[in-house]
Order: sequence, then C-alpha cells, then structure tokens
Amino acid sequence: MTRKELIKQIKTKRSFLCIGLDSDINKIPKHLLAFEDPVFEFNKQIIDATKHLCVSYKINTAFYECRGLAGWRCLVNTFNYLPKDIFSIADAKRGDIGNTSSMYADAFFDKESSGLSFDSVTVAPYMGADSVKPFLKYSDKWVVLLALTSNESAKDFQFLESKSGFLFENVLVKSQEWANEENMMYVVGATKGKAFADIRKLAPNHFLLVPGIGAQGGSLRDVCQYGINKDCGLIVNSSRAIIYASNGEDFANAARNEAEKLQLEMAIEIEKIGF
Ligand SMILES: O=c1ccn([C@@H]2O[C@H](COP(=O)(O)O)[C@@H](O)[C@H]2O)c(=O)[nH]1
Repeated sequence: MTRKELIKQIKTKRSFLCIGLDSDINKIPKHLLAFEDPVFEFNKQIIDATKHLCVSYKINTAFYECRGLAGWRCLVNTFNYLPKDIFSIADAKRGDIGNTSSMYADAFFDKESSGLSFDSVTVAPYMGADSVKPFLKYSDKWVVLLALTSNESAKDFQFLESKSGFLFENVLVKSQEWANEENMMYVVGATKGKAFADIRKLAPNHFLLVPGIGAQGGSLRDVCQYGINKDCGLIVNSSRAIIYASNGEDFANAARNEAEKLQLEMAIEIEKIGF
C-alpha cells in the first residue's frame, strides 16, 4: 500500500486505528474452542465487527509462532481474511545479517514464496543498514523500524546518550539515509507522551506506529497533541483492550464498541488538522 492510499483511508474512515490481533488461545472465549481453528474464528469475527472502524490490522507473529504449525496456518488464514484495502502489519521484529534478512523479507512480503504479502513488517534497527535494507527492496512495502518502544525497559538502551543524542534519536536520523517517508515508519510507544515532540523534530513527515494505549496506559490525547502532523502521520494500535473487551459470546460486539470509542476520538483529532 502506498502512503497516498493510506492517507486516503484515514480521511475516508475518519480513523487512524490499528487493531492488534494478539490472539491468545488461552484468552479467547471458551465457546470458540468447539471450532476447528478457534483462533481463526475469533480473528474472523473481530475483523468482521471492526473493519469499518480501523485502517490497519497488526498481527503479532509471536501469538501464532508459539503454536507451531497450527499457529502459522492460522496466521496465513488470518492474513488472507484481512480486507485487501486495509494496511497490514506483520509485527515480527526481525533483522539479521543481510543474507538472512532477505529471507525474512521474502517470508512476509513474497506471496509466491511464502503465501504472505503483508504491507509492512516491524524490524529491529540494532544490526544496522544491511539488516534493514533487504526489507526495502519491495515496492509499496514498508519497514516499521523500532525507534522508541513503549516498554519500561526502553530506557536500558534507547535513552543511552552520546554526542549525537539519544540512541533512539540516532536510529531516526541514520535510518533516513536508507529509506524515506514512502517506505519507512517508526514505532514510538504511546507511553512516551512528550517525547513525540522531539521525535517530530527529527522525523516530521514519517508515519509513526504507536502501540501502548489501552492495556499499557498510554494517552491518545498526548500522542495526538505532540505527534500528529499535516497528513495525520499516526497509526495508533490497541490490541488487548479491544479484542478482549469481553470473553463472552458478545466478544465481537464488545470489541466493536471499544474500537468505536477510539475511532470517535480519532475523528475529532483529524478534524483539527483539517482532514
Ligand atoms: O514498543 C512496542 C512495540 C510493539 N508493541 C506491540 O504492540 C502490541 C500492544 O498490545 P496492547 O495489548 O495494546 O498493549 C503488542 O503486540 C506488542 O507486542 C508494543 O506494545 N510496544
């Protein structure tokens, strides 16, 4: 998906919501266990109930990889079920020597090779340029590079300071030599509030993928106050707070209600930037 198409979706849907399909077989409603693939049935019903409210789905591969073959099959089926006009994110946090990163890129982007063709994949920057560039050789595909993550321990490395600023600031600056705002986004945690203002000084136009509202307590208001740009420039993720809003038979309706609350807040925010 191109940047232009993504922005069009945001304008049309009045939303920059990403729903995280962090679907854990131990947390889904018990009545679904009667289905041949309970997690796929769960994802299907969540997608059907929420697809008009979001512009993106993020599949965190850990929740599928941990179940071996059955989990990976479920991931592929879920990917195939996603509406084709919605921005898909494989949250896999990959990155290795170039030769290996090429294989990871094929795994998530090359439909003929792997059966998957996500719009984007999350990548860790730690190994540098040659670990990231193989993901950038696909047209209309995106790298979502970890910059400032939402977890408490982000401070262990990301706030290490050198003459050229914090480590996460170096990630933002250096990576712009490899890619641009048409094929790279950055992960910035909603829990980091005012850091968005500093990040916007270094990456004013890039899209930011923002996890950490809902279950992790980040504020959508703060994210928008400091992080929104003229094209919106934000994709804000919520996983558990939406998909586990209820663990009864009404789970899909409950998920829709939670997603709708966020979409309504987002509609107000994008109105403010004249969308
Ligand atoms: O900095 C990061 C990077 C990735 N994540 C992922 O986003 C979702 C958040 O889930 P919630 O249930 O809404 O907390 C999850 O897949 C994380 O692995 C993140 O939280 N922070």
